Amino acid sequence: MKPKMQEDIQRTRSSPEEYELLVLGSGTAGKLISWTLAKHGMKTASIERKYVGGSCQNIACLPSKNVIHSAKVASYFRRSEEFGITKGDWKIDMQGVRARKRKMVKDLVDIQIDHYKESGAELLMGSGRFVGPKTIEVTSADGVIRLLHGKQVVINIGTHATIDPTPGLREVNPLTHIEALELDRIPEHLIILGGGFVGVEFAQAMRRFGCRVTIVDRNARLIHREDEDISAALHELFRDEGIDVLTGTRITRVEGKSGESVKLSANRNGSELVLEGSDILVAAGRTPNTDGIGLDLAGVETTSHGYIKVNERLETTAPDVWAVGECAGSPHFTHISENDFHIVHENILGGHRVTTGRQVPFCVFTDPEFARVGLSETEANEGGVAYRLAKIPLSAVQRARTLSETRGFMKALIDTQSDRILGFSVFGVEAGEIMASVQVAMIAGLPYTALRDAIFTHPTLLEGLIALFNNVTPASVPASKA
Ligand SMILES: Cc1cc2nc3c(=O)[nH]c(=O)nc-3n(C[C@H](O)[C@H](O)[C@H](O)COP(=O)(O)OP(=O)(O)OC[C@H]3O[C@@H](n4cnc5c(N)ncnc54)[C@H](O)[C@@H]3O)c2cc1C
Ligand SMILES: NC(=O)c1ccc[n+]([C@@H]2O[C@H](COP(=O)([O-])OP(=O)(O)OC[C@H]3O[C@@H](n4cnc5c(N)ncnc54)[C@H](O)[C@@H]3O)[C@@H](O)[C@H]2O)c1
Repeated sequence: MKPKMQEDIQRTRSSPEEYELLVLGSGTAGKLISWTLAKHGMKTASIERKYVGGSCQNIACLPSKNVIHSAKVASYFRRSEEFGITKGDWKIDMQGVRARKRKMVKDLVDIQIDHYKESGAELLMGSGRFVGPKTIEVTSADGVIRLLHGKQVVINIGTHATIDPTPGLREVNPLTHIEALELDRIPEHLIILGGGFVGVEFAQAMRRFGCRVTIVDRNARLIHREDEDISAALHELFRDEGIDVLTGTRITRVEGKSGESVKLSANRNGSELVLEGSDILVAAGRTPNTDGIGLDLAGVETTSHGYIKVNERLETTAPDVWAVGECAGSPHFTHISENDFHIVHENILGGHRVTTGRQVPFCVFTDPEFARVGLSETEANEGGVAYRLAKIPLSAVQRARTLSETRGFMKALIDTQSDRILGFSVFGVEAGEIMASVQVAMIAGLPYTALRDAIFTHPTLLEGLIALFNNVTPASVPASKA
């Protein structure tokens, strides 16, 4: 290191720049806190090492949904005769797919930068690490170092794709979602390690672009935390689309080079097998970005899995230091990170808002989608919660027939003592939007009968809710599931 630079470090170490609010990481919660409290008059610095505005816009939700939509268009082309449209030659141009995604990301990042400018929050591009209580050293890409101290500090540093210590896995240079979203070619045979949310969304999109796809998961079924009927429907969908699924499979060794050829040795239900492909994508869970950033020097404790320990107010173990989003172990969704923002924002200003008991709705963007709010059957059974179950196939919804999208079902769990909706799941076209309507009823505390007796426009997918809730056994009749 040059003597001048060393001198600068010494100088800045002895006198950090003072801020009222320091935000490490510009994810969903972090950027919203920065913009809002800067507008409120607090002197704010937001530190971001690479992705202005966080993962969602740059490398996760939005770019993946953009690419998934291109894949949906490809599937419409493939099915065009079914809709009475004869097509000539067509082909998929992955460079075009990527260009559309890149443009969207660039536009979104520009909007984030404008928000920083308008709010008065200072955006510092650099990697941050704690060097003492509420004190962060920021190193920019060109080596410039600044030392900052905040009266309040918010940590929003997210997670990264887990690459477990399976022999050879890291050495084959596997794709993660980040590189997969940048592909300008169609892999010949993509092996996806992990059949969770990331794995299933990518599997279908890549298959629809024309790639051979094999999903390998150590569990007995895809998205194994969800109800068995949901997993079964997904397995059927993937079988119909020609995606190979190897469940109950543990990889023991990986050889080769992703992008050229890879060879996986595995154990499936006690038998050895070898799997060969051209590329491997790791979609096997997340690891918090908490390693090596001096959290111990700041008095911020972590859990055994590396997540920052927080209470229900999202306070860490260090006074005036908060943690939000995935790094704090909050459910891994953008809308939850946004809710963490509301909680910390209010608490910093002296309020008392908590994470306890909040709804965690979500939607998996396969085609058709799978969405859920409230309890699944699995959760209700595990928690000993008695419920009445209503379930109908999507084919019972006339709108789905007009779209030729009759695959799937919806189901609701109703309390046995009251008419309260405990949970709602839907695997079907526009599942995310249908689920949100039931969620609104749940927020309002409406009984299921309010939806059963509603007048919904014909022909819409929401009409299905009338049919669904007409299937609920009245509370007076002994419920089979109670
Ligand atoms: C492929 C994929 C698809 C997804 N799709 C969806 C979806 O459809 N819907 C949904 O709700 N959720 C989805 N998610 C999850 C969602 O992306 C996250 O939950 C969401 O972005 C919230 O993240 P966050 O606020 O915790 O942190 P992030 O948005 O990850 O922000 C953390 C930021 O901190 C920065 N950072 C980290 N360490 C440092 C450091 N030391 N110094 C400076 N900066 C640092 C990082 O660069 C990053 O920008 C998806 C995730 C993946 C991987
Ligand atoms: N639409 C959405 O909202 C959306 C989309 C993508 C991701 N996400 C969020 O990101 C999170 C992370 O997603 P993810 O898919 O990486 O994790 P995940 O936890 O959902 O799934 C990972 C899967 O990989 C399997 N696995 C792990 N290690 C393995 C190994 N060595 N061999 C075989 N299988 C292995 C696990 O058993 C699990 O089934 C999700 O939980 C979700 O909260 C949300």
